[in-house]
Amino acid sequence: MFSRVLLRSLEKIFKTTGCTKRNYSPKISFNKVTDSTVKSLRDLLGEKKVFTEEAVREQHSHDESYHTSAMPDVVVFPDSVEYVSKVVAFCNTNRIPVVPYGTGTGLEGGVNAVQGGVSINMKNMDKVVEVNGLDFDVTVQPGITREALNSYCRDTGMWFPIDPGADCSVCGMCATSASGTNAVKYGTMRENVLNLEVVLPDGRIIHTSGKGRRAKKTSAGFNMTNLFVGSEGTLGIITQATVKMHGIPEKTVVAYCHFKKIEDAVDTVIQIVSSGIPVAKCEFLDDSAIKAFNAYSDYHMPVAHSLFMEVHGPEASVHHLFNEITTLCISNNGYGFTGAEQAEDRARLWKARHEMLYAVNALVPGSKSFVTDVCVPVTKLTEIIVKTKQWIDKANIIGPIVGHVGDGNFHVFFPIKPGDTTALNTVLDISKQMVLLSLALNGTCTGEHGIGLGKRKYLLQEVGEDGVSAMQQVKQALDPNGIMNPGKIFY
Ligand SMILES: Cc1cc2c(cc1C)N(C[C@H](O)[C@H](O)[C@H](O)COP(=O)(O)OP(=O)(O)OC[C@H]1O[C@@H](n3cnc4c(N)ncnc43)[C@H](O)[C@@H]1O)c1[nH]c(=O)[nH]c(=O)c1N2
Ligand SMILES: O=C(O)C(=O)Cc1ccccc1
Ligand SMILES: [Mn+2]
Repeated sequence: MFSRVLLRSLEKIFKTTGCTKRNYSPKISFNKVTDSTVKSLRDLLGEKKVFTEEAVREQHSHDESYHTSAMPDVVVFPDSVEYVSKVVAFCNTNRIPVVPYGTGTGLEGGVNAVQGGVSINMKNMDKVVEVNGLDFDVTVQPGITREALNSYCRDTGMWFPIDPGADCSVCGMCATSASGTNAVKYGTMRENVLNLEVVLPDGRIIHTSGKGRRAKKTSAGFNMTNLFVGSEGTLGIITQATVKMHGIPEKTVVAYCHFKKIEDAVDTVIQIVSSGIPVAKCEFLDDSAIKAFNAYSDYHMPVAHSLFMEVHGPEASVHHLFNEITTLCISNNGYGFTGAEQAEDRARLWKARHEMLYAVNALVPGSKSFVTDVCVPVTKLTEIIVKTKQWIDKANIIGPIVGHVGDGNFHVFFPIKPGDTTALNTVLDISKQMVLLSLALNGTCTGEHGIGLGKRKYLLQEVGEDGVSAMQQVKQALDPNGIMNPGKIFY
């Protein structure tokens, strides 16, 4: 029970901020970016780092998703944390929105500047700061991409396994809590970030675990690192990350296999995961996804529901695991079991898998894919994938299903032509049913793409009213003027 005093002070807070308990977000009005704002930014950063040209603003108005573009008023390219801090503090004082920009590969409209303002592109901060080979960690600037990091580290015998399909910035991946195909074995960004340098909305520069710290574990206070992982640019700008690295596996083998019945394929996954076979990747493509996959690549796979798996480890254990997986697939009526050991064969297969977004878009020329991204406890996968397939078939639309099924995570790619509102409404309806079923099965509305613009409507159902208001109180405490990426995560 609230005491009278507490209730009165809460009422006072709500009154002064314009919030209610239901909606903790105050109604914020921002100032317009004027010629004088641009001049001040140029004074802070220098002429060559501040752009107002329409072509540059357009390029920063959207990501890879179907969400409507929204241009920032100005784009800046800082090359040091001090510059980021100056720009953010300036925007805070002048009530101007700030939108962090990594490589613009997001899938939920995270970089779209829905309230205008200043887009901060991190690409000029792309150095490796420190490599600790014996400790398996590296510290990087925000704009380095995951492929550039892996090229840099190749000779050290270490690699960074988190692999969302795109070659995105490492700190963009922190901001969205990205994962991808290797998460079954190596975890997501949440499990692989040790420390972050963050510029807070008032310009302060903090290190979430303390400056220079890179211990593998800590019990020192709140987990501020994981507050910023997945914060989607709404709490501050990540200007440096210390991440865990992993040893390049001695041996890697890929296996794939086909199934007539979708249930058999997904049941196999549940059995693989629940019997503790340490797969590194465990990907599902339904028959419709395989059609798109064949059409966009030089593969000619049987058009059937398929599992693609990869195991890593010492030679002997990899072959043992491979045999265990074969036995499980065959016992569930899998056929056409094929293995690939050569690095080029494996790379070709995973490249084709990572390009599924473009393969599906190519099925409907001029389309962009609407994204679904639910994730359920792995034992609930068969139920939700079978239902989803039924909804897609009943609606008679194109909707290939692809999943990081080892984690209980899957996507439907719905290619939609701009302006096709009938298709969009059908897809919105299926997406809603998928989310509601996922939540009913104790899952989430987004396993890896984030809330951004598209999933805001589901956050309340997922974490509850008090859960959302607690998140908004954190936002209010760190960003009282609401300048950081407004309109994302919360309405
Ligand atoms: C073809 C393809 C395939 C996939 C994916 C994308 C594409 C195009 N993704 C999504 C991918 O994970 C996502 O695009 C990146 O994590 C975003 O990185 P960017 O650098 O492009 O950030 P981008 O510039 O798109 O920004 C994304 C969000 O992070 C914020 N942000 C960026 N940099 C920041 C910083 N330094 N500080 C604070 N906030 C910052 C932005 O404001 C925005 O809200 C994905 N993901 C996944 O998890 N699994 C997958 O399988 C795939 N697959
Ligand atoms: O391919 C994946 O695994 C992705 O996460 C990318 C994606 C893009 C668009 C729709 C669904 C998934
Ligand atoms: Mn994915």
